[in-house]
Amino acid sequence: MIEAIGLTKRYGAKTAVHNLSFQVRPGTVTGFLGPNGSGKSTTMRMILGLDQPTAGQVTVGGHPFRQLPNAPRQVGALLDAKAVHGGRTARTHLLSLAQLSGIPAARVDEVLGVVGLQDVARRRSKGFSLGMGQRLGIAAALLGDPQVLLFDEPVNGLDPEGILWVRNLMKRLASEGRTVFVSSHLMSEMAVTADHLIVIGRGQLLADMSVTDFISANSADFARVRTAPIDPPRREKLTAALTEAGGQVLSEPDGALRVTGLPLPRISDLAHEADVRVWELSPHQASLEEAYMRMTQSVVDYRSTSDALEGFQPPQQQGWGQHQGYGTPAPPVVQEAPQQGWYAPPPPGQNPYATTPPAGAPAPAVPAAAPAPAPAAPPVAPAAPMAPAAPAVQTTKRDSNEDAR
Ligand SMILES: Nc1ncnc2c1ncn2[C@@H]1O[C@H](COP(=O)(O)OP(=O)(O)OP(=O)(O)O)[C@@H](O)[C@H]1O
Repeated sequence: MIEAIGLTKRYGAKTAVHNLSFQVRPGTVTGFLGPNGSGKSTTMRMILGLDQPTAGQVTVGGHPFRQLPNAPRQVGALLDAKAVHGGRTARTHLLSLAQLSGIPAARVDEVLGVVGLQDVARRRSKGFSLGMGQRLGIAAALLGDPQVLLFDEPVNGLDPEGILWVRNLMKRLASEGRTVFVSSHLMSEMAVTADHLIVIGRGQLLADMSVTDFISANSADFARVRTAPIDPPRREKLTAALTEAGGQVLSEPDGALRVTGLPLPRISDLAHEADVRVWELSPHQASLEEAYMRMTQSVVDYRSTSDALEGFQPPQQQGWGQHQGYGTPAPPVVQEAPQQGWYAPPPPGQNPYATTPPAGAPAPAVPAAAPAPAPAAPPVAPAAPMAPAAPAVQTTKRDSNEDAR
């Protein structure tokens, strides 16, 4: 088990990690998520004794890393796949690591086979592709057959087959009772690899919970309802009925309704009672990406200046006639749902991780950034304020050994 208590790291005026406390337990894959620069690598370096905490402590199996007897046999890590002497062959690189830790040479050939590099074992690593380098780094982490494994973005540069392989490897290692702590920016991959998540933003803990709990705590499932296109007035009638029953209704770009706050059978009953023909009634389950974006949108440090989402601007509202696609102009009935790439924050008071609660003030009925609904429209719940998606900017990753030198 890895345990951090009040872990803090400052570099001069910069606080990279602040008062972080968490446990990474054996038998599960724990994902370590956070925007660029949020302190994931710094935390991993402190776990591995490469960085000294400014305050607090982190232990592996109850001991600080540097006090672990024969640490390479107990902890394996991939921090930076490029931290390899390029003039050495894959096998020589692993052999030198093995010799330093008293690991038999036979294990080197074993791990080369595990990561699929057996055929290039005698090639110099400087000629390796990004993916081959990652595999070599993973081989090094597995060398001591350790109980605790740390992987910093292990799927970086891997092809789909390689990504699938890493996923299965992580799961297998966890199923063997090992502690597996893995950082990644690939939410879709984390969703199917990790059981538990630790999420940080600007060096502070945002969440420590199962993937399932994280998604339900930070997203709102909704139902998509599409009415018969020949009947816009009926759509308005249904909107009014849904709203009256306590649902929140937004308009999707294709004219469908996005309904939250009502179960599907209730929506179906209300449509039936309102005598509205429904062509689609489908559940939408939020993804990990959506939940993650909602939680971390306010702690993203690096955002492109050419990003249309910069400055938390809401998407342009477009008229009903442009979107419904049925050729029948009609007045706007409901506000539009956020379009793809936009993630509205959870309703006020429902995000347990919000750093700035509204200080007792009730949330405004209509967010300042959102246009007021048309006066003629039936009462609808206000659309949540829009927020930008993650930055497309890729920041350069620092040498993981920078602080050790
Ligand atoms: N040696 C250092 N000197 C000064 N600042 C540092 C040092 N190491 C890290 N930082 C800063 O600490 C913050 C956290 O960096 P870190 O690399 O841990 O983030 P990260 O979450 O791993 O980011 P990424 O997802 O981009 O890899 C960043 O602002 C970084 O610039």
